[in-house]
Amino acid sequence: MTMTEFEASHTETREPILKARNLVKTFGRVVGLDGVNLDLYPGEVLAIIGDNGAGKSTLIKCLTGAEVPDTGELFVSGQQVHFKRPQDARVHGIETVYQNLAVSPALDVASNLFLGREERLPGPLGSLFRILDTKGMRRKAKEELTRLGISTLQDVTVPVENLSGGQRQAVAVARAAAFGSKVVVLDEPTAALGVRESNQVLQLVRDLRDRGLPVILISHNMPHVFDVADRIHIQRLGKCAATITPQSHTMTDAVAIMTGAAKA
Ligand SMILES: Nc1ncnc2c1ncn2[C@@H]1O[C@H](COP(=O)(O)OP(=O)(O)OP(=O)(O)O)[C@@H](O)[C@H]1O
Repeated sequence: MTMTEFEASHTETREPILKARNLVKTFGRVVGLDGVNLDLYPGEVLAIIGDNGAGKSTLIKCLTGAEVPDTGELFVSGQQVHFKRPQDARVHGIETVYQNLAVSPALDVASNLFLGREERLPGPLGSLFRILDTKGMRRKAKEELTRLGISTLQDVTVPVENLSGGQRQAVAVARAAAFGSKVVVLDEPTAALGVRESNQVLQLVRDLRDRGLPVILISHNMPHVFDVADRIHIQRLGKCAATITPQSHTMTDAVAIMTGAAKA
């Protein structure tokens, strides 16, 4: 057995956390996804790249319950799942941060982390009067940030509108990564950020990966992709044209595959 064959068989024996087979999604006559396979393994950053209209958004929407594929199969830790809405994916620990951040600027960091899963005080104060356990949530928010290695958010009582763009992105990522998530999907997390802030977010992605949380990252920014990705899924015309690594291919190779000028 050659090394490559060994690596291939070794890869196949690992169980992907998230596995998609033959996903097809059409919009009337437009084919968004044309039989796409994807595997996400524990502790890896998988980037998805491709030209405009190549199917990147449609692919992550199908993986995260925002769209329902026409045909194809999805598996989480080997178990087949059928996501009808984002909540179904969330139940399986798949959290998504979309480009237009779902953070509430007027609320503080802790409240943002607990958005949609607020905790109330124990006893009648909570059950009868619906009073929030602000202190408890702040304590748990700090614990989660420490666990995730997010050091850019020191004070969880600061309103998000007072934070920098990179810190806001960190709040959104923390929210997606906190509380037992299994997979974090990030759609263009550095698109609106400057160099320093982008680097902070890329470091955050690495930290999540190093803590065992796999990340799917959609990005148009090749240097960012090559900086942080373990593997790169290249979408072209609704199909996966190739899955490469920063070691196996250069950025120029990746762009050539993306545009159809070269094959993998
Ligand atoms: N809701 C929709 N209705 C009709 N067509 C759609 C819809 N969503 C996506 N499409 C089409 O499906 C194809 C794939 O689109 P998708 O948004 O997934 O591409 P993308 O790679 O994310 O592009 P971009 O980088 O421009 O965001 C495109 O031809 C697009 O026009």
